[in-house]
Amino acid sequence: MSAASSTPVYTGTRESNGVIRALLTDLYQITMAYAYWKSDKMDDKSVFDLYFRRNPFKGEYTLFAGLEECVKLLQNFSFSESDINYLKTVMPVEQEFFDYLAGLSAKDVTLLAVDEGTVVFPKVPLLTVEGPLAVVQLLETPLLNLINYASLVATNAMRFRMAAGSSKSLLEFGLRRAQGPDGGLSASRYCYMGGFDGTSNALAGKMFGIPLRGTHAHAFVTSYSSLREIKSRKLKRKEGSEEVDFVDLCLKWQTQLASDMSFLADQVGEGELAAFIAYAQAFPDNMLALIDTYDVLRSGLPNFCTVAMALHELGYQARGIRLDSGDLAYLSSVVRAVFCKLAKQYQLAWFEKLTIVASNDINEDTILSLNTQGHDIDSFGIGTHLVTCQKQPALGCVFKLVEVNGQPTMKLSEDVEKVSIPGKKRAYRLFGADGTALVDLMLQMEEDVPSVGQRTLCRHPTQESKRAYVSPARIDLLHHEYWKNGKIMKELPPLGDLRKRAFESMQTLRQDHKRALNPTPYKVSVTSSLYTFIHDLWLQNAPIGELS
Ligand SMILES: Nc1ncnc2c1ncn2[C@@H]1O[C@H](COP(=O)(O)OP(=O)(O)OP(=O)(O)O)[C@@H](O)[C@H]1O
Ligand SMILES: O=P(O)(O)OC[C@H]1O[C@H](OP(=O)(O)OP(=O)(O)O)[C@H](O)[C@@H]1O
Ligand SMILES: O=C(O)c1cccnc1
Ligand SMILES: [Mg+2]
Repeated sequence: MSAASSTPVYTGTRESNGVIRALLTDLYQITMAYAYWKSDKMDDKSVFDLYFRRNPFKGEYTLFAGLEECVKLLQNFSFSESDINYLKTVMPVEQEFFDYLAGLSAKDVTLLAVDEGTVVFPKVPLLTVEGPLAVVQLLETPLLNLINYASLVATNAMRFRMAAGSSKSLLEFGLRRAQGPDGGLSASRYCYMGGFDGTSNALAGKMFGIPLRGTHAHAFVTSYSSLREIKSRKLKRKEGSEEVDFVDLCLKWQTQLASDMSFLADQVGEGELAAFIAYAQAFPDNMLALIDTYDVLRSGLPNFCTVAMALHELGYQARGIRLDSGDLAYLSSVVRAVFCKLAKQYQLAWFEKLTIVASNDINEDTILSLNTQGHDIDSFGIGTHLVTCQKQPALGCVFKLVEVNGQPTMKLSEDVEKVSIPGKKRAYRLFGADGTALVDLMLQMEEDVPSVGQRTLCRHPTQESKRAYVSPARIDLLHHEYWKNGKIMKELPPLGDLRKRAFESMQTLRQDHKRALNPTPYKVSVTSSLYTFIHDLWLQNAPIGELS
């Protein structure tokens, strides 16, 4: 492609988004903080779990993303003087409360989290946040904001990767369609984590070290209408210093290929040919042309082959083409057939392997459908459906109080799926002998940790009849301390490492959990003791009705 790729050692500036700070919260968190303060409850020892209830996109897995930004939020958590001055204008309360707010930090908060880039499942906390009630309450909104979209779009990207397979290149082209500047930046970052190979977003490339990729737009083609607009007709041979009339060379090849490829030289767009020539002069070693501006088969493809052959005569190899409309399966196959024919005829093996990029409103289903039809696309450029997560626009993570001053708390609901799992918990992932994940198991803090080879009863958290014995071959603790006593406790790996982790984590998942249509649910369970505890507390808290 035309843009040079970034060097492998560059991992980005890792800047945080300047908008992430304590005041990026809902008003009700601040009013609750005031009420906690007023009733001297603000320092009650609280434990909150952040989790989601259902996997997105009718799937059975989610990729956990956004943790690094959560840790940085804790690191920088404070209200500035100007934040406080603003709050005074919206909350006419005692000066002492504002003194209290001004002194807040996250130094007494402990954050336990699943490692970023891990595959996660409903109900298992992604984060467990412990600390003074008012402070952790204030954190609810920004933490949810940082996890929800990041995990949603990373999961979306992984689904596109699953659909496309590992051999295809996936490029994120979504900045222009994203939900504002931050939506665009987050999309680029987390789509890379979820398995995309590059982004067109230059700022994301710089900040996060994502390989930058790109072709050119229709505007470049339509800006030319004739060969006369080419200012300099010259192009230097790759080796040596001889300059040749590149336009004449292209016209020579046009005559030759018109007979080889059976096209009419007077039917190809002259402006399009001029644009391809100009682009080849700018990027003789990296020429990738958008060929659908007028007519792919009668004009774009002949013009590209003309310029590619002329480049070859000067010692250069073109890169390929992009299709941005029409039947992408059919057109890619016809284009590939022409490349193969010319490769054979002119003994140019590389011509057969020219890159075919496809774009235009591509979604997961389009890729799956293209796979069943058969196609010759090497690379997909995807914007709208990827970054806006059109299939499901929000993940729906929630943040629930599960313990206060050592007492478990529970949010009841008519809907059994919405009942929160009370108390501070530990969670493990249990693996089978072949390395696949079998079940996630939550247990109470005082329970014995399950061990390898030990037969453990895993129960569905709410459905009594659903249970299974598991004798795990491997056990992974899911949560790790990331923040405690005002310090980062665990390394926050660079984005490239999180991307690798996401691949590896997906590999531990059974194929039937990953399939696009009607996948099998992964089992999330609790120990017998936690099951009994949940149900006893539930009964204690649910009011008994009276019939009359
Ligand atoms: N072989 C195919 N199978 C399934 N979907 C396809 C196939 N080829 C293209 N598509 C999808 O069909 C849709 C075609 O959209 P649409 O008809 O609006 O575009 P177009 O007419 O080809 O191009 P333009 O953007 O110039 O209007 C796109 O979403 C594209 O990704
Ligand atoms: O289709 P998406 O998945 O969102 O991918 C990005 C699109 O952005 C560009 O189009 P452009 O903005 O030039 O407009 P277009 O839709 O008319 O092609 C590009 O040609 C793709 O079609
Ligand atoms: O580089 C491209 O081809 C590109 C970039 C953004 C949007 N559409 C296409
Ligand atoms: Mg389009």
